[in-house]
Amino acid sequence: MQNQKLPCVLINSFEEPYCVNEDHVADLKKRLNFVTMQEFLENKTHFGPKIQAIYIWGGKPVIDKELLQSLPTLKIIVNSGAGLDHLDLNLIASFGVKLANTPHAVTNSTADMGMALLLASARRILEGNEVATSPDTKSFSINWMGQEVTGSTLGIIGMGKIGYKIAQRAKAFEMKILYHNRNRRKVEEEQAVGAHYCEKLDELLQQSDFVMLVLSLTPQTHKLIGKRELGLMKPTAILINIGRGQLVDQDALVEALQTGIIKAAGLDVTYPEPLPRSHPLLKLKNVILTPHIGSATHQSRRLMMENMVESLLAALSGLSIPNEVNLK
Ligand SMILES: O=C(O)[C@H](O)CO
Repeated sequence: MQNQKLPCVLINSFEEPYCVNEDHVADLKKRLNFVTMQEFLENKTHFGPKIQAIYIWGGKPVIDKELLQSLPTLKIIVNSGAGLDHLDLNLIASFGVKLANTPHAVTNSTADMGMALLLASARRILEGNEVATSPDTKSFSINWMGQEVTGSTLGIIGMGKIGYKIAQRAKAFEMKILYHNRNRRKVEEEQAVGAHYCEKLDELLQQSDFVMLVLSLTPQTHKLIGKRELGLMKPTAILINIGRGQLVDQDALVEALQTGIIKAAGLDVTYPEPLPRSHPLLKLKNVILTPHIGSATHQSRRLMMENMVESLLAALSGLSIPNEVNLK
């Protein structure tokens, strides 16, 4: 295929896909003709009518009306990751542009991350590391006590693909599993992991030793966990958030962690990201923070990119699009 016939794809910059490895990026460059946002902005009249696809990595480029208006031949936007809260779906639909994401590629890595934060918070791994590596060996203690995970109760809020994978992992830890979700799972699926459906969120919050947030951010789930909900949790409970920062009222969370309303939190997501360095969450010993790395494994990131390319090529060939998001 001649270079000029390769689909022209707008990408934010070449830095982001390099997180996989250079060979993979070189391979992608053979298959697609990438145009960076900077190249596009410098020569809009040249690239505008050529770009057929946009490749969103880490929420960028930002898709707004002005950008869509300047791309008359745009057919598809492919988004890395499962979450779509950074996109205006109605706007995209109004331009007749298709959208695809990568919900399957991130499932295992994000579920692993949830368990990693759960275990690290329960056993106070970061504080333990500080104690073990401190120049002052007087603080070394084999009585660095944490919470037992085995046999405890996990409340999963959001039982989609990732939530279910977490339940499978938690089963291996002999945890009692409660879940709250818009729709109840099939009885066979519940039985396979031993999960109990809580129609009422309050019931899950009151009974869980660990509460894990695995749901998408929508107007309905925005600040789902606020002061009242935190107050319902056990004082020994640990909150894990691998969904989106805005699922939690962060000021209420800070207060709950400072005053012992709940024991600890493990947060892969916050708002904003990154948090300002003066933010109170950064000063709390009972908080573990990671930089939104749920999907950050070599395997998941490679699969995400592969899935994006598959959806993109299918759309441009007029075929049925894998992982197409229903915009209706
Ligand atoms: O939406 C997702 O899947 C993640 O947050 C992006 O890596």
